[in-house]
Amino acid sequence: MTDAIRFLMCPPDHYDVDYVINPWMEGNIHKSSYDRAVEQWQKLHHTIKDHAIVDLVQPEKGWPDMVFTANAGLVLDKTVVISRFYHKERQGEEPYFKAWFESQGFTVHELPKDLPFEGAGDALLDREGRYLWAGYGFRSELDSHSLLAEWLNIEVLSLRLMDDRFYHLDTCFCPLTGGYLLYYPPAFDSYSNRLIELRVPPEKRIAIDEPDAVNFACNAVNINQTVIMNKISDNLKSRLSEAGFNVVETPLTEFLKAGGAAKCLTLRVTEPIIEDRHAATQLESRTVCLQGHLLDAGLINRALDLVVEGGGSFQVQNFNLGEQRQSTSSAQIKISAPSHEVMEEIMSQLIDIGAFSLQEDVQDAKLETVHQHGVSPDDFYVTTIYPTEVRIAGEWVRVQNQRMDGAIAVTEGPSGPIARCKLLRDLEVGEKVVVDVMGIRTIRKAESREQRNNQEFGFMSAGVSSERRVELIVEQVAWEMRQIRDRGGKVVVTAGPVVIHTGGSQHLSRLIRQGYVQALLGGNAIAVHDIEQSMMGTSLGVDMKQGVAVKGGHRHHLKVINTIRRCGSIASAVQQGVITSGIMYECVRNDVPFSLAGSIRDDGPLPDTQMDLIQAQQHYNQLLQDTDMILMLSTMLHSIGVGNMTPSGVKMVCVDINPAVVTKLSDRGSVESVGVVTDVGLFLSLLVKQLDRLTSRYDAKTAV
Ligand SMILES: NC(=O)c1ccc[n+]([C@@H]2O[C@H](COP(=O)([O-])OP(=O)(O)OC[C@H]3O[C@@H](n4cnc5c(N)ncnc54)[C@H](O)[C@@H]3O)[C@@H](O)[C@H]2O)c1
Ligand SMILES: NC(=[NH2+])NCCC[C@H](N)C(=O)O
Repeated sequence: MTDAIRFLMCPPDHYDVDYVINPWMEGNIHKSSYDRAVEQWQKLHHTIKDHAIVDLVQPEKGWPDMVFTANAGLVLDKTVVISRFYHKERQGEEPYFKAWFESQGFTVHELPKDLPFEGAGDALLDREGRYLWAGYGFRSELDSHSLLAEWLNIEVLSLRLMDDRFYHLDTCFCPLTGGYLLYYPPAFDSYSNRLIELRVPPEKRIAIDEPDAVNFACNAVNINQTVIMNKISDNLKSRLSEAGFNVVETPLTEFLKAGGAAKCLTLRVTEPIIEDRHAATQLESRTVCLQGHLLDAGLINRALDLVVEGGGSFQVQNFNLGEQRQSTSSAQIKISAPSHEVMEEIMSQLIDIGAFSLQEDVQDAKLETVHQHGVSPDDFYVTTIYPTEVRIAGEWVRVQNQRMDGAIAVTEGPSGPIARCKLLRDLEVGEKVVVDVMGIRTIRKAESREQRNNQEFGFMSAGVSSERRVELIVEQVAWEMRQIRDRGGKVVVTAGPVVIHTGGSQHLSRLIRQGYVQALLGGNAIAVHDIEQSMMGTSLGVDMKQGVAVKGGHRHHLKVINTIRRCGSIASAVQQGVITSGIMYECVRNDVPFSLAGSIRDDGPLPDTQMDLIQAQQHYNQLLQDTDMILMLSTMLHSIGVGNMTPSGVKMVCVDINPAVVTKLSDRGSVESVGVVTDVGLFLSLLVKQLDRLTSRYDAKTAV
């Protein structure tokens, strides 16, 4: 027996499963046997007594989980940080544990009331005493980690728990003598797994599988070379014995019903300190503000979800609720993250939804110089579709050429700094690029409940049938297109070959002829199949009038390509009378510019298809300038390309038969995009009909 080692346990006099605060307790209320629990607890008690001294804390009636003394607090030398339980069901245990520690002469630290931390259940010392592993995600709050570092003067490594079955760190993580670690990797997020791998060398990591994990193999008591646990597989037992450990199994099935086992039932109260340790944590905190229709537009939920999903935690410090329907709300939120890397990731997403720093915290944007053409310094801020400003020398500067997936380059102009969105490939040596997330803000329009409800989202929740929904959207799109045409605005269409196969060619041709389309973007295929239909009456070899495949029709499109190549271009084929109808014909005849971007699967290609993709992107970008609306018609490839180049504020209508594609295209987090899941041919025919109806009504009205 090692006299120096002491454990605290609590007899199970009042133990039972009385409530549900973890998934193991579900379905187990009052299902544990008192006699068996006592017998199992005593066996564990004896086993531990063979290796150490066991102190007992008096069990208290009404606090059935008090047996789990691991949650009493966190001990280092003669200092203890008393637990602040997350669930009210366990909060009543706190004073009893506090009294016990005081009676034993410990220096007691108490966390603020609203900062949960569940003791040694969520904080485990590396057995060499070098640092403290601390869990968060379910019970303990990340912000408690900085206080642990300060009070215990130790480096704290924060680990995020992801699986609610392993809600306490000690259910899936067990540091062992000699620097070994027994753990269940899927219980952690990838950042935490990386941190574990950085600190624990591969030969010391004993990763376990799910069957052992759910038997609480990680919830083990380690005393020197002995490891005491509920149950273990033969395979894991031999791995542990290869590492020099002797495993003692002692069944604790009655306690598993409450979500605990050997380690949970004990608290080591002699944790020696090493001298050359120091307080450290990589934890970072920032305070951000949000303004707008925070509740109506669901912005506050989105912000808080982003923080939690990104691996951080939050504290809403202030919330001013706008009381009238039209008034906006504001919130001040403290964000914490386990490292700078995670904080940057969270902050960049919060900036995207319009969060900004407190006035007094605002700093200038961090700039770094480009040293290689077309290569940004690492850590550059990736732009979004939203209007963005960067703070340079104390002034907010609006970023020009706003688009998604660029970097912000800053140069000195004659009347001050100029900030521009640039693609990586266009960055020039010597230019400065905005890195990190400081001094950046996006300007978001406050989206009210009404605005959101006017969009497709509103139709969906209103329980409208899908056909009626398509009609409603078509009415709205038609109304907008007519207004844009009347005021000399700009509508750009991206279209895939399905437009032709579904009989939409005649409708799109008509829209072009009637002045509703100001530019057409697509690939080789839309032009090839349109011209095939015009010249041979087929689309991909299918007769468009009869709907049947024409013999040898599969070669039609190649013959068409050959003919246009002979003419030199689509425009000269129109001029020579080779093409006499169709979408491309209407573009040429009505001076509507088009851009065809090449792809790996293109046949030919047509002479007009731009196979240099950088040139193609530039041409697309040029045609998209000053656009009011983009109609995206059944081409995922070209529509996504266009979406990336387009700043917010441009109305987008995405039509595709596949709901996943529509969601991907229209999910820009802005009210301006509308998704329509339907056949593109049908959509175009409805659109043309609606425009006719609108125009005749309009003409009739103005005629009166
Ligand atoms: N012969 C050729 O040269 C040739 C032929 C085909 C494609 N391509 C090229 O390949 C690239 C990708 O082609 P893409 O844009 O057609 O493919 P894509 O996969 O990007 O998009 C096709 C989209 O149409 C949707 N769709 C299918 N049927 C529909 C319907 N009835 N109504 C509405 N939506 C429907 C699909 O869900 C899909 O999202 C393009 O650059 C194209 O030019 C070339
Ligand atoms: N250190 C532990 N994992 N303790 C287990 C605690 C079990 C208890 N029922 C709870 O949910 O809080």
